[in-house]
Amino acid sequence: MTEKRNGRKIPSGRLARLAKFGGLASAVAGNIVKGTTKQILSGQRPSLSQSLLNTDNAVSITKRLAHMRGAAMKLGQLLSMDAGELLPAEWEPILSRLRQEADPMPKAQLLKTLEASWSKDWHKQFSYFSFSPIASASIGQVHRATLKDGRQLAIKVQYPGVRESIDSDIDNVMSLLKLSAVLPKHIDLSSLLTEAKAQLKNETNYLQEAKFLKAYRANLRNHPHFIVPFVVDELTDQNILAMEYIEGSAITDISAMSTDIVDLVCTQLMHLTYQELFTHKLMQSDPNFANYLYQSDTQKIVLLDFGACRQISQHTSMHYLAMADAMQRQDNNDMRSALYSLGLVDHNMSAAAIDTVLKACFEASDCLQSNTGYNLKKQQLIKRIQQVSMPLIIDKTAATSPIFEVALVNRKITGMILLVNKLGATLDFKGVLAPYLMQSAKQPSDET
Ligand SMILES: Nc1ncnc2c1ncn2[C@@H]1O[C@H](COP(=O)(O)OP(=O)(O)OP(=O)(O)O)[C@@H](O)[C@H]1O
Repeated sequence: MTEKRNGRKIPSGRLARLAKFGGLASAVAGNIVKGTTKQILSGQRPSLSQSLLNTDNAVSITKRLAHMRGAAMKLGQLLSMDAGELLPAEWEPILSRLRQEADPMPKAQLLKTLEASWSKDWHKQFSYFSFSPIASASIGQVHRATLKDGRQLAIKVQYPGVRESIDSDIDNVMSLLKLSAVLPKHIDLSSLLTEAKAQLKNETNYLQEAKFLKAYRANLRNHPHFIVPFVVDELTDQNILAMEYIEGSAITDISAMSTDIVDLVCTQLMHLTYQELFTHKLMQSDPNFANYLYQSDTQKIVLLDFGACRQISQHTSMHYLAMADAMQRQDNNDMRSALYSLGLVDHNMSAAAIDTVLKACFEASDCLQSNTGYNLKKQQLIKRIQQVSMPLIIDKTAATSPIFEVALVNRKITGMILLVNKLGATLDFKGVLAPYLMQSAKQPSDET
């Protein structure tokens, strides 16, 4: 029943975590000095933000975040999801490691956590429990187990100290980002950070995740394409989530399968994103590719990780639908008013910046024009949108202080689009959206 595994003790005390951050900051600073010295020696003007993004820094940031885990690593993952397309190619293997893996906790720390949540003789209920985790993610690690009644389980065990350190971890990472001068000075991130902290605290309450998991499973009951694990309530608490173990391979592996499979899986995932936003108004807002598995025998998609689930307001849902409708019709005026309603443009932005955002949306709307299917990769749509958006990078007025819910929805949609692009699927974007537009045309608006 036991397996040997070397883990590194997670720094759970405030001081221990602070010391780690101190170490990270000085390692980064050291690499910046190294990088800028190199630039000066080669006659270039050193750029602090470019230096922060050099490969040495990428390595040290990733290694240390993997050891820190918790909120710090979550932020690292966000950075890798959102900025992955924009960062230098040398970062990709490092960022993908950050998306995948953290150091596991040592067995003694694991046993202490299991005993605290269950009982000293917890093992009596199991015919098998693997002490070697199948995954070590940012907030917890996942173990395989079999109950004496035969149910195969995945047991997610939270790293000790993660919940308590969220505030200070986020503050520390933000200081690091401010130090790098990557963030525009006029942007007020305080309300976003308060919400991010609240969201992460929610994510560290596995009872909350279990509630979302059950609601999501109920929404997709008897779905022909998706499977969501069941929860074992009596083994679940704030720190441990016991659920059905479901086999599957990494969703990105389907790129080696037939184009029919790739197209079908991507179409279903796009449908699901619209269903979450427009029908269920319950969105799993973390589109980390590791949260999707594929079962080639049943041809079903396994959905995992409901910690980042969020109820979507009627206001946000309705204005995203208006945005999608305007993009489909390529109506600039309607796109502009939907962007204002979602807070994605505001009156502090220059007319040129707003114009650029509109041009980028118009470019993106290309995928909603075809009646026969559209291939993002072949049409190089993401590159084209990035090119059109270039002026926003230097326009100091361009960034708005984001609304947290909208930022999460954007992150989900962007993640799905990046997955569809990565897999090279051809997808009928227009046809997938059509039923949601039709449904809204029939219903009177009931904004709350
Ligand atoms: N029910 C399950 N069945 C099979 N494998 C699972 C299950 N739950 C989790 N896993 C495995 O464990 C990994 C991590 O799980 P999960 O994403 O839920 O953890 P997390 O701590 O919330 O991760 P993240 O860092 O993405 O927030 C998954 O990518 C998957 O490989």
